[in-house]
Amino acid sequence: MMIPEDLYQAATKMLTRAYVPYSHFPVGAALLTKTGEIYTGCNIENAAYGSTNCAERTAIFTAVAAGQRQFKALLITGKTTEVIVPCGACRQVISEFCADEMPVYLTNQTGKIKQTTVGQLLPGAFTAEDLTHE
Ligand SMILES: O=c1ccn([C@H]2C[C@H](O)[C@@H](CO)O2)c(=O)[nH]1
Ligand SMILES: [Zn+2]
Repeated sequence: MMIPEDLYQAATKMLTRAYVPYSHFPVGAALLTKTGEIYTGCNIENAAYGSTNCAERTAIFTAVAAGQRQFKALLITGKTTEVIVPCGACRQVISEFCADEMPVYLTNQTGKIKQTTVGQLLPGAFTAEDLTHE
């Protein structure tokens, strides 16, 4: 399967920036905007483990903080045996900013690739439309 090579290279570079003194499990992510820019992220851990930020959320938050809201594709990579998969918190954040149909490429560093979509990663996501109340 073909993946966007520029996204793969950008996410792979992030593996060297990951701050992972606790898990020793680097993850990299690259997010493509509809206008063609790439925003990247790595996981950033914390001595208070729960304060860790995952690579995907770092990429999304960096892009949003830079004024970007329109996204076209996301790629995640890790040094895993199988492809890396996003955690629940990341699936929720991805759903906030990316359309259900948007492609997400799950990869590793040995050439395994799985193409999925935002909607497949979190079917029935809680969204702004669910925030109505009486
Ligand atoms: O898709 C994923 C899965 C895990 N992690 C991070 C969180 C933590 O730093 C380490 C181990 O869970 O990997 C990510 O960044 N993205
Ligand atoms: Zn996560």
